[in-house]
Amino acid sequence: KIELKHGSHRIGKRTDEVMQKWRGYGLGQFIHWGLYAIPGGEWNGKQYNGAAEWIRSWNGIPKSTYDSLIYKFNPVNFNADEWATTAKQMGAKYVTITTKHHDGFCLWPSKYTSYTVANSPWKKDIMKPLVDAYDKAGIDVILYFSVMDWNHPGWRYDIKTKEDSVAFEGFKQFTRNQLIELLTMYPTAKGLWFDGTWDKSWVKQAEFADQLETEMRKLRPGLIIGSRFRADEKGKRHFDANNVLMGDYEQGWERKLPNKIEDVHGNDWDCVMTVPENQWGYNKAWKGHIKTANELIEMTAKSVSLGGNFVLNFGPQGDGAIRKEEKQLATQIGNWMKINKEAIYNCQYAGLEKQDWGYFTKKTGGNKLYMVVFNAPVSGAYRVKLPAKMGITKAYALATPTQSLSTEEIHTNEYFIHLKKQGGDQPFVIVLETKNSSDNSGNVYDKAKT
Ligand SMILES: COc1ccc([C@@H]2N[C@@H](C)[C@@H](O)[C@H]2O)cc1
Repeated sequence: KIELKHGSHRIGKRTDEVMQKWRGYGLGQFIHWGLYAIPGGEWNGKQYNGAAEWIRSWNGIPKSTYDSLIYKFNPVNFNADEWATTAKQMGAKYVTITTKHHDGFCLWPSKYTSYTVANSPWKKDIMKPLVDAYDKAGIDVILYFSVMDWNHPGWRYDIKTKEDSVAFEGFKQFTRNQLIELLTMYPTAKGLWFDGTWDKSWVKQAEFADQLETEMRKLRPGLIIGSRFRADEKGKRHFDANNVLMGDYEQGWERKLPNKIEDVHGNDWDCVMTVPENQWGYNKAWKGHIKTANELIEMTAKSVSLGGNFVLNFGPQGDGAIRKEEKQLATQIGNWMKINKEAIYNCQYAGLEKQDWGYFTKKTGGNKLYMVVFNAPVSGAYRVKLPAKMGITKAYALATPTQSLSTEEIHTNEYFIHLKKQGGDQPFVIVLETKNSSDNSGNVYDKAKT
């Protein structure tokens, strides 16, 4: 074990109520919105091939020209309640909103820089109406914050000279000031989702970042901070030099999903996902494969089946409206969640052998198992292996709860649930109510002697 002052300060999952609620969210919404939504991945008729929110890094636009987009920020179709309603209809239980992305433009009227909405034609705070609208919709708010800030003169990718370290000291205070400011102005926010923390300059600030995390947690007890915020004094990120998770949940699942329970190392985690391959901010030309509702529902079920949350990204347009393709996805996913949300909310890893038909989830603190089916077997027989002494008392599909399904014991602790071929192209859920039987009825299934 390596002696660490600024490594992880906790082993294992948080057990407090705020984190237990976070663990049960299942489905969330990510919002990427800022000046980058105005060009939308295109400049002077030329398309930027990278992620739209990174267009400032493209040599196709002079940096100063990008930075003067602040004078074009006037989202006449921005309506916070519409965004919150879209999330509500989708069935999202939390939202992560960009307060400041890498370009440094602040969606709140920060006192510590002039590069904010206050100095745009819009003038007004964007974060306050958003936080209020999501709070009103019963959707918890997490604030996304990029430490890397291309607009701030004190930002450095690494600290090489005396001048660098003087400049970066000022940047560190600026960062602290903005974070305390955000937690003070938006006290209902449940957590912070940090990004832009991989460069050497920040990785070298183990002590400062550790102290800042402690200060934020003291200011806002229960605050949820992920593994991406800070590095330990050995420069280790996400997992410290003793391989213990930093922060309250793992934040490494960006545009990718774990495949088996061993991949998540017994930690809480969330997966953040784009609809196209790799566009977070609004991009006019959605190129390549655009994920369908069924694909995104499967990712949600897979996430919950492995003990995590699935956070789907929306990139509103420069005028503040949400694009129709995203609205359609929110409606389609929402229609599925209306019928099947019981298998997603407050559910966890079931601890059962995965079967080909789909994913198991288990109600936290209950005796219900859910089979979220994506691949219906041609036989109509759904294999289920349960732990010893656990029996099935009832089986039914969530879409047709009054029709109980026939259950056949085929082997020790192994069953077939029989369900006639379903019509339609929708994933569906089978509920198994279980109870632990103490009887050890004679075992009729002897193993062959080999
Ligand atoms: C250098 O690779 C990346 C990839 C994505 C990001 C940002 N994280 C996502 C959550 C988006 O904010 C994306 O811009 C930053 C650097």
